[in-house]
Order: sequence, then structure tokens, then C-alpha cells
Amino acid sequence: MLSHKETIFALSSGAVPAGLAVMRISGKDVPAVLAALIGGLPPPRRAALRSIRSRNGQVIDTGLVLLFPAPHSFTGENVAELHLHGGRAVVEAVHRELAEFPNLRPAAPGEFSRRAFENGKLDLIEAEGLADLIAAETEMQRRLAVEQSSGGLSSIYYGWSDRLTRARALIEAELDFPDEDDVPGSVSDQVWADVSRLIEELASHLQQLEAGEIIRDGFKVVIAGKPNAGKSSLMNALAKRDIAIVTEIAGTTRDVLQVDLSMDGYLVKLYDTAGLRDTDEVVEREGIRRAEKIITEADLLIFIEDLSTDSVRAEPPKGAVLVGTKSDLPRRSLRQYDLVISTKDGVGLDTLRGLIVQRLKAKVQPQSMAIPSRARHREALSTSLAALQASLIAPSRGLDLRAEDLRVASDALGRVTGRVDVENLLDVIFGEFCIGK
Ligand SMILES: Nc1nc2c(ncn2[C@@H]2O[C@H](COP(=O)(O)OP(=O)(O)OP(=O)(O)O)[C@@H](O)[C@H]2O)c(=O)[nH]1
Ligand SMILES: [K+]
Ligand SMILES: [Mg+2]
Repeated sequence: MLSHKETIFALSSGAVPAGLAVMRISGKDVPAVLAALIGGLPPPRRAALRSIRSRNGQVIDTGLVLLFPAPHSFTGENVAELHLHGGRAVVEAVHRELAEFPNLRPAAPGEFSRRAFENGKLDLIEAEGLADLIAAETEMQRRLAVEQSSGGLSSIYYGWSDRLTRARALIEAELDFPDEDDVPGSVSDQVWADVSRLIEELASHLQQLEAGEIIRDGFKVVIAGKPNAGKSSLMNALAKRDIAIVTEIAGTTRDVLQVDLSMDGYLVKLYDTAGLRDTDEVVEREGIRRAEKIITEADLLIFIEDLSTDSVRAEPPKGAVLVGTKSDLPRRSLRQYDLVISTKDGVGLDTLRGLIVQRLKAKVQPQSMAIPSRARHREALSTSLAALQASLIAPSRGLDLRAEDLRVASDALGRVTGRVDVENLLDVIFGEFCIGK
């Protein structure tokens, strides 16, 4: 176990004021700190009601105190929790008092989790899952994060790692004793048969990454079309909030506007964009450039047209949902639409919501929630897969080269869970945590 010199503390609960505030302290000085603040140690892992006093003996607050002696704690170090009343002055007074101890300092973002990782309490996948769980705003994000933070995803990678370790051991044996009759070719055949099964499993696992990314990062729905088509009105109607400025002036929207919606438990990121047309106006042109960029990143494009006009239209991009809007007005367009709506009287909006969810679910149909969801996972898993595939091509290259491919594959898998050297990644991964986690 790594031992950190400094003891850290942070408010681990949400914004004050609140009913309660939980101050978490981790490190070897925890017993000394508790002795000073509450005059002794509470029984391990049992809530004890205590007065918390400043050094000059005055009561700051009274609340429950919990002690988790090392190594049976979140971080693996001595950990204490002070359950305070969640007032700003209470929290600040306790914070000030803790900072007075010579070896104590406020925790950096994610530092508790980082210590948990370094002490073997969490692997990297679980630590990321925990960050996602805390950030989760939709039901599906929560389910994905729970699976990841509680080891469901890790266990897949450990299973694969163990198979690779076995395969490498058998190959090493064959390299060391090439002429022994009792290491028949069939052992080697078994190894490569399992590598080929592993390739199939890894490839189908990687195919779920898009679903994982959509659940975690959201399904990007972009509203696009000509100026004044009614894009911003649609954005506001779907969000049920007055987010975008709506006027009868063509070219009102310039910046890309975005709102998060929860649909059927999924995060949907809805974008409103500048109307597409040729223009010499500098600001509008920049708006259109931004619109075109976000259109290329869309998971679903809703291309809308004002069906009360009959001007000549551009063809919508392939795969877009073509929506005619302003159906409350007399229709002049002859175009076939996938859907006709009016934001004025609400016609077709529920159908459009249903269609968005349907398109989303067509892309996201995980059989399980033990799926990858980050670029980091993609990189390491793809490296592993490529190395496994390399080990099977051109068997004539020789066993030692093929064994080296298996080592590369195994290292890449180890980096996903953090079993293999990841020191250079830790700042990035834990830096995205909030303080107190
Ligand atoms: N009758 C009717 N008018 C609508 C409807 N939707 C939008 N409008 C009107 O159409 C005009 C343009 O609407 P916007 O939502 O600003 O259109 P836009 O596509 O965002 O326009 P730009 O941002 O300028 O490209 C406004 O006057 C809206 O009130 C609708 O369903 N029915
Ligand atoms: K407008
Ligand atoms: Mg607009």
C-alpha cells in the first residue's frame, strides 16, 4: 500500500446550505485529528454523536462522526466522516479548523478516488464508473455507471487477461521446450483457437462502444434547415423552455444553441443552428460554418422546412428526418415529409419525440450494461484487438513474434483496468472528478 505523507480533507456532500454536510478526512493523521476535535475515537464504522470543538474548546457543531480505520475504508487509509449541519459558517469553521493541523490540506479533485486506486480499492474502470455515477443525470447513465463502478465491466477484462496469460504461458512453454514430445502441437492449436474466440468477443464488445458513448455522452440531435423555417421554435417546443430567440427575421440564430433533454431515460443533446443559406454577412456566415460542423457530428439530423412556402429547396442530407413545419398555415409545399408538425398548436410534436427515441434505440440496444463508453477504452481495446489479430495472421512468422503480439494485447487490456502502468494517465482521469470524491 502506498502511504501518503499528507492527510487530506474536503466537503464530500453537495452545495451548502443544506440539511447536512459531510466532511471527509483521509490519511494517517485521522486519529490525531479526531482526538483533537472530539476528544477521542468513536468505535470503528459506527456512527457516534459527538460535539466538534475548535482548539480553544468552543463547540463548532454537534453531529455524527464515523471512523473507518485503514485498510477497510474507501481510500484504504484511515478515513473519518464528520456529518455536520449544512450551514455555510459551520462548514467554513470546520474547514478552517482542519486546515490548522500541520499535516492536513484540502483535497484536490478526485484525490480520494485516486488514493483508493493507488491502494488497490478500485481499478481504473471502477474509478471512472464512480465519476460517471456522480455525474449521471439520466436513468440509463446511472445504469451504465453502476455496472462500471461495481466491477461488472472490469470482470470481463480480467477474464480476458487471464485467458491471455494462460495462452502466453503455454506458448512460452513451447518456446522453451520445442522438441519435447509431450508438448504436442495440439496445445498450440488450443491456444490459437482461444485467441480467435477472444478476437470475436473483443470485436463484438467494441461494437457496443457507440451505444456506450451515446448513453454516457448523449444522443446528438441537430435541427437544421433554411432561415426562418422554424428551427428555434421547434427547439423551444421540445425543451418546453424559451431557450432560443425567435423572430420573424431570417437569420436570427447565429450561435449553435444546445439543451439537454431526458427522453425515455436517455440523455438527448438537442442543437439549434443558424439557417443555411448563401450570405455575405460575416457573422451569419460564421454561424452557418458552425451549423455545418455540428451537422456532421449529429447522431440524428432533423431537417425542417416551412411547408407554407413553395420556394425551391435543397435536398436534405441522407439519413435526415425531413419535417414540414407550420402545418397550421395553408400548405404550399409539394414535398413528401416524414412528419408534419406545428409548434404553434403542438401538432406532431409527440410523434417527433417518439421518432427521436425510436432512432436512438435503433443505435443503442445493449444486451448488457457492461459495455465500454470512453475514448480511452476504445484506444486500449482497439490496440489489444489489433495485436490479437496480428498474432493470427502469417503463423509462419514464428512463435516468438506471435508471442510478442500476445504480450502487446495483454498490456493494452491491462491498461484499461490500470493493472499495467498507467501513471501518465492518472492526472487526466482523476482530474475530471469533483472535489470531495
Ligand atoms: N404559424 C406558425 N409560425 C411559426 C411556427 N414555427 C415558427 N413560426 C414562426 O416562424 C418565424 C421564424 O421562426 P424561428 O423559430 O425563429 O425560425 P428559425 O428557423 O429559427 O429562423 P433563423 O434562426 O432565423 O434561421 C417566427 O415568426 C415564428 O413565430 C409554426 O409552427 N406556425
Ligand atoms: K427567425
Ligand atoms: Mg433560429
